[in-house]
Amino acid sequence: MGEPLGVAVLGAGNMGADHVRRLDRVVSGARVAAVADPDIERARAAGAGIAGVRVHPDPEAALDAPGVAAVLIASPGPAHEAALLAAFARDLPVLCEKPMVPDSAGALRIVAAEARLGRRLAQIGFMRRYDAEYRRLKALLDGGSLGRPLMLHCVHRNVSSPPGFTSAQLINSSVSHEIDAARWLLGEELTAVTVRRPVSSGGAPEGLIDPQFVLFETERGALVDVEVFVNCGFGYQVRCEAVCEAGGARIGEEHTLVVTRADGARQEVAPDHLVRFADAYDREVQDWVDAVRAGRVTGPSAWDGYAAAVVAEAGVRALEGGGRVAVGLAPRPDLYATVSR
Ligand SMILES: NC(=O)C1=CN([C@@H]2O[C@H](COP(=O)(O)OP(=O)(O)OC[C@H]3O[C@@H](n4cnc5c(N)ncnc54)[C@H](O)[C@@H]3O)[C@@H](O)[C@H]2O)C=CC1
Ligand SMILES: O=C1[C@@H](O)[C@H](O)[C@@H](O)[C@H](O)[C@H]1O
Repeated sequence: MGEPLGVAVLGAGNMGADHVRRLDRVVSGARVAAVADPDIERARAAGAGIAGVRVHPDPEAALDAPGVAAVLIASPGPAHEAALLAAFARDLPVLCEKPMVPDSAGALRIVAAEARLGRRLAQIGFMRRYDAEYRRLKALLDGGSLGRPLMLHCVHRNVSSPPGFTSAQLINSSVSHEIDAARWLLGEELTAVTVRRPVSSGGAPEGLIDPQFVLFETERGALVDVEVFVNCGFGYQVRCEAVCEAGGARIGEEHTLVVTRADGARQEVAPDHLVRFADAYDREVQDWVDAVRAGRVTGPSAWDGYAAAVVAEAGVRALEGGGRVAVGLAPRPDLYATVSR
């Protein structure tokens, strides 16, 4: 069995606190060694009751806390580059929440830094790859019985957006999941983006372009469309339908309790990502812990994080400028497969 993996969690907000709980109570083979958040009360609240945990306002101090052998980054995206480089400098394996680094130049610096090390240290938190439904869809498409995929139709709805959420974030935060899922499901890069804006919802904050309709093209000529609507008001819904040459497959219908009474049937809808993807986050973190303890780093790579940043940036330009924007990726270091499986 060996020693449990001592993890420093950076950022103790919604995701960070949930990952602390998961590492402490759900995942086997790990322990929370340190929690860092500039809002020290959040760090303390997340670490409360965990034996031996150190809490720090400064992320680098948490990396240097006794027993830290790996890092989970759950701070806001703009803080990720510094945290990843600090982890690399200490030779610590990292699970980094999406977006790896929000801007493509910063994301490329991470790819270059890891390539210089000559081995992977980073796994990126695209948790849909660990969702049971997405995995079934991926296995079906890879099996080939449906023929070549021609189109993916995707839906990504949130009940409401957090304060300050911008029109660009619909693409570089929300749709970043579809960008990664499409690359992974189809096994190819996305090459161009177009964004259309339907009339904005009265339920969206003033000035937010919500919903949006995003259309991606792929290397082999497939099309991926995404309806993203982050103030839909009625539930957290993520769907994907693959249309192939010899059939189709759809995931993301609500698979929850259906209560029937004399006046009709009522089906529950997930309120947010923490509920809808709870199993996926558990599997993601367990796989990461198991791999790191076995001396490996697997899952979505820094290249996947970089590709998502470039595609999202092209998407934001398409949103702002109106036209079709081509995606230009830098040369891929040998360390990485085109799209990690
Ligand atoms: N995989 C997924 O489905 C989801 C991923 N995320 C990602 O998780 C990350 C965190 O998001 P949330 O927890 O929703 O945000 P949040 O705003 O709830 O929490 C962020 C926390 O990080 C702290 N922080 C700020 N700067 C920091 C730094 N330099 N070092 C350490 N902590 C710092 C803040 O004080 C705050 O407590 C983001 O990258 C976000 O995109 C968020 C929601 C879902
Ligand atoms: O990653 C996430 C958030 O950051 C994003 O803002 C939401 O739209 C996504 O549904 C959620 O999974």
